[in-house]
Amino acid sequence: MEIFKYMETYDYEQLVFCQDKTSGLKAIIAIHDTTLGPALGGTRMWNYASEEEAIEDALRLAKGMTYKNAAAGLNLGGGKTVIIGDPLKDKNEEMFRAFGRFIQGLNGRYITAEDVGTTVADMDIIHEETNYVTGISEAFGSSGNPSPVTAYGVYVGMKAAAKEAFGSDSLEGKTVAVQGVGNVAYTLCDYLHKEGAKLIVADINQASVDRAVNAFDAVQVGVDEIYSQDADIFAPCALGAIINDNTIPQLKAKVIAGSANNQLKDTKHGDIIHEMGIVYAPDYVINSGGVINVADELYGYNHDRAMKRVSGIYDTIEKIFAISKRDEIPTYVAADRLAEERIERVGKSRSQFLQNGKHIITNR
Ligand SMILES: NC(=O)C1=CN([C@@H]2O[C@H](COP(=O)(O)OP(=O)(O)OC[C@H]3O[C@@H](n4cnc5c(N)ncnc54)[C@H](O)[C@@H]3O)[C@@H](O)[C@H]2O)C=CC1
Ligand SMILES: CC(C)CC(=O)C(=O)O
Repeated sequence: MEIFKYMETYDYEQLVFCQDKTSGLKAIIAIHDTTLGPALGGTRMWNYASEEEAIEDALRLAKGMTYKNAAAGLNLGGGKTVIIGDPLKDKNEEMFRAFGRFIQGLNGRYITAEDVGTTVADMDIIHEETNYVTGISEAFGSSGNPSPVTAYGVYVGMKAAAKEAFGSDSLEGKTVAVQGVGNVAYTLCDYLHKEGAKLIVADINQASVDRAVNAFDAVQVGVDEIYSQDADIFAPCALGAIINDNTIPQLKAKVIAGSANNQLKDTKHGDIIHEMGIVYAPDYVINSGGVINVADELYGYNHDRAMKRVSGIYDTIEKIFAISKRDEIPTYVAADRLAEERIERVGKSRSQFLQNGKHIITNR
């Protein structure tokens, strides 16, 4: 991969490689765009097959955060970190402290939170070294684990998508095929079960499947069988790139609405599902509940205020469907337009020079 060429093509600002020998930390912080404000995005810990794969993931996820934060109406830019390592084996306290110091070194250009493979406890350790971390323990006046709030956002977004596809936002009696029943999807299943939806679940981790089967009468299927289920809604809640050449022909669901980031392997896959008449709730819009929640910490965290804002995902998804129909474009393009237009508007309005006291040269 030609890194600078890639960064130039997609207009990335900064890529930071962090290494600490004592703890084994190998982290990549990607900052995509800070037009709207400091870059906020979680830290993913994953056993990447290669350094190149890790860099690509950091870059893709960071750009996704720029769009997510912009579409959610947050005054935040987009960034993300990946830590290379197995979250079950390679974590230690020194690693997250070292990482916290690297974040502190960015002086507020990047603020972190949880993502796949990291927890509130990890964020608490980072907090020992920097204040530029959200999603720490509620005891600190923070918002805690963002996953349940992400799940609520996916739930309301799914209802908006159901209204578009079936004429009603009720999920009662609808069958939802859920891929991955981890932190977000477990709470999502709870909302769906309470509303009377039928659940089909698949996960590479049998304990996660068992938990959902026992709690919600979910039906278990194999990980490769989840796409072809006779379901009304497909909810991808594991990892990215799962809407691709292999999976699209298997899909029977009329709606795709789930929490996973970067669901489309390529933009062409968004075009194909649009042509097939599948209602796709764009990933970074429907899964923005977590970041909306942690971002509220910047104002002194208030749970009710954050949840009210997360409920707005329903309206944002409806707005995207309306733009998609009006301009005859796939929903993923409509979402991108919403985000890009906001970044452009705000970027223009911030382009005038403003004296802030730091520009006066003294004591030379
Ligand atoms: N936690 C949050 O607040 C947010 C999460 N997301 C995204 O939502 C997705 C899920 O996040 P979490 O629930 O936090 O992660 P998690 O790690 O708790 O859950 C993911 C689940 O997917 C399973 N899985 C992995 N590969 C699979 C496969 N091939 N087939 C079936 N299951 C598989 C894992 O075993 C795990 O149970 C991720 O893509 C994450 O980036 C997005 C926004 C916020
Ligand atoms: C706080 C996190 C949930 C933000 C993030 O990284 C994401 O939305 O993917």
